[in-house]
Amino acid sequence: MKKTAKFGGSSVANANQIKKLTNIVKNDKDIRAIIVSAPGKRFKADIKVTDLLINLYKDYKQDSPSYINSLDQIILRYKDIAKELDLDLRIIDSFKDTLIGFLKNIDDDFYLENAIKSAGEDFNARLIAVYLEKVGLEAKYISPKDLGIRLEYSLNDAKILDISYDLIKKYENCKEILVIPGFFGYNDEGYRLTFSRGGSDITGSMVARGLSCDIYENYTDMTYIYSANPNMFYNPAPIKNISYAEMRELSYNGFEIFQEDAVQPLLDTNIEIHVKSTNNPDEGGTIISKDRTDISENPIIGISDVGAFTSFTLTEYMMNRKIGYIKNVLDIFQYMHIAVEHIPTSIDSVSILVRSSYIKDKSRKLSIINAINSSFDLDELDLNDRLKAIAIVGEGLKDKMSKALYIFSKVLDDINVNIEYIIQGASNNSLFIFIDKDDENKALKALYKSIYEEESL
Ligand SMILES: Nc1ncnc2c1ncn2[C@@H]1O[C@H](COP(=O)(O)OP(=O)(O)O)[C@@H](O)[C@H]1O
Ligand SMILES: N[C@@H](CC(=O)OP(=O)(O)O)C(=O)O
Repeated sequence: MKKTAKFGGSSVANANQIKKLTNIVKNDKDIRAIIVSAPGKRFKADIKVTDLLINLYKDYKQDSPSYINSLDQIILRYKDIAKELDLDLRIIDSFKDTLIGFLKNIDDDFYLENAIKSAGEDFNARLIAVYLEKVGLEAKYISPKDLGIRLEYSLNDAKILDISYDLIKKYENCKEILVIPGFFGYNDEGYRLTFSRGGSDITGSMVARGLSCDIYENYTDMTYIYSANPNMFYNPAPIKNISYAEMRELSYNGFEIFQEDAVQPLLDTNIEIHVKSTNNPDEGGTIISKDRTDISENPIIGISDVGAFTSFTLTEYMMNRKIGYIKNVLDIFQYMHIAVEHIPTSIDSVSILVRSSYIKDKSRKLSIINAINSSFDLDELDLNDRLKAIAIVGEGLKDKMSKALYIFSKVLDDINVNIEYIIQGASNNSLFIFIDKDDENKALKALYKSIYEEESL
């Protein structure tokens, strides 16, 4: 049995958490590689090191003298950890030199921002490797460059190059435990590129595949992935098994516990992902695998608050006769780099639903409206920025869609919540219900109750 284990920000936030990680690695000889995130929050109001690094980059670029404070804050986080682990503090001076070196020597803003953001995981991996060796484990830090995490930047994101897996494979029989920083890799020119937020989960999947592991353990601060966000629900039902497809859908739609792109490297493998708690490693755990076998008992796996949406509804009589109309509308959104999520249509109208977070700026909203008005001869353009979406996900929906639609509409009607849009996901394992933002809380609670307490489906 061979395992890769990834430890998220909460699992490496301070010296005490790193000691827990060390015990997990010490007690499990199957763990051949660990991926670590940057130190996360130690308490609710704390700031993740990745966010401190982003502040450092911004302050520096704005010529704000407070960049020195941002730099000191970051260095202090590592110094506190190193002191408590009784490590040689000279390593911390080298971290400061590295950050200053990046700021002074990388001229390209894009590459500078990526290098600065990546430093959180890189410093932590270096520290943790030193500590593991100090307590007698055969461990070594390895940089994503040496390991072979190769990426390219396209369509606003860092994409994995397949050559990475062959390069990582060279370490398959390495006798030391590899300590690898998550969240970044290198492009062909040798520059660092970071994944989107939460991206250390992706590094974990890449390494698990490259090393041909049987299991990818993903350590976090939760004993399970729950069927609803535990920050919004008291004691939600734990998920024991979930499929890759269900996980990806839920991650994209609000379950921030696992990055939505992190299943992609494993799609052609049989590697299981076990999500476990660093604080409670011997209990619970959620298994994410290609398929799950309990679909008939648990047709629905999770319910999530997706967040705010805005709809642009264009009405033009005889729209149905104009072939290519929707494509022309979508061109406007593509030109403005705004992802479109859903497109309900009727004979003379089309609604374009986008996440409100993509158009936070009033001016951006206005530009869309102006572009639409100048491109089409509309009878009406209606904007609704009061929408909230709820996602209900489960492979069992495929065979129970009629019943699900009947039950969920009734549940919402009983509490006087009107459905603005209801959309069946194209993959048939999801259902999206759009309602007014004032109704969101009561709708979520009522739907959760009908699924998990009354087991209506
Ligand atoms: N359905 C869910 N089940 C468990 N945790 C969830 C869920 N939805 C959101 N979360 C949140 O995800 C957090 C863990 O994700 P994250 O902060 O990325 O962890 P890590 O620090 O391990 O990277 C939890 O603390 C919890 O607040
Ligand atoms: N540190 C990065 C990457 C990451 O994966 O972090 P975490 O494992 O804490 O979600 C972030 O905050 O986005």
